[in-house]
Amino acid sequence: MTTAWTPAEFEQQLRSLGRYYHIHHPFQQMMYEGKLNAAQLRGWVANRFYYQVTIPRKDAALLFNCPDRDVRRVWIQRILDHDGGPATDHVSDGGIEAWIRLGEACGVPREELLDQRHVLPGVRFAVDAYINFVHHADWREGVCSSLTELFAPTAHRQRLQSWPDHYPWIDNAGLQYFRNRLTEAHRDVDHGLALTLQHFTTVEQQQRALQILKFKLDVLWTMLDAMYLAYIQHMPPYFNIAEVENA
Ligand SMILES: O=C(O)c1cc(C(=O)O)c2c(n1)C(=O)C(=O)c1cc(C(=O)O)[nH]c1-2
Repeated sequence: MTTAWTPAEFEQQLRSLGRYYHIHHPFQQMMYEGKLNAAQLRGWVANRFYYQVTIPRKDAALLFNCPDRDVRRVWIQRILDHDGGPATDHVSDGGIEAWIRLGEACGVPREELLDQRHVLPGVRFAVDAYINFVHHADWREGVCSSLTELFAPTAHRQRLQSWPDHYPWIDNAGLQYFRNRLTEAHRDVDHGLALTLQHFTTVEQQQRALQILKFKLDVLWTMLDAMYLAYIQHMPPYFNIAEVENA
């Protein structure tokens, strides 16, 4: 490639990376096909909680790095979406609380989500790689790394369609997180995509943007690899090491 893509071509290139999105991971495919048992589904919900609580901290890191007030005043909404607004305002409790309700509907007690006892090391490392990337990157690269959200509504829609059939023991009210994200993600992605198309205009910048989006796809895929090994293959870390009393 010797000349830069037009914004429309560049957007097409970014969208084409959706072929690597985590909806294609065997763990999520099993989820949509109703092939997970309750313990496996609970494992996913408890591990994904670490992603959920990290997202607003990641967005705070992006705000810290961003000198552009016009960008910050839009981006800050993402933090409110996940954390909820001030308790005195009559606003939403936020996505983290909605995810806790999802966990409870699936049978994971609130305190087990909050104390992160089920979070696998591989999931933690992958999510931490994301927040560390955004913390240290130029804010425009941070914006670009959020663009997996281009593909997220498909994931939420698939869950809303398939879970009530396959997992009828989960209270439908618990799926509110996915419903909320359908609108929130569209709004976020319009903003993130517009900024990316505006700021990544040279050949080198556009190639870099694709690398960043691929890195983020790697984060999401790697989280599920860790869950697949632990919950499908029954090989969580140290599974073959004998417990030694009082070691
Ligand atoms: O359930 C999913 O498949 C999924 C994926 C992603 C994503 O693609 O990063 C996000 C979300 N959900 C999500 O709910 C969410 O709030 C979110 C924020 C971000 C981000 O990178 O800032 N990604 C995602």
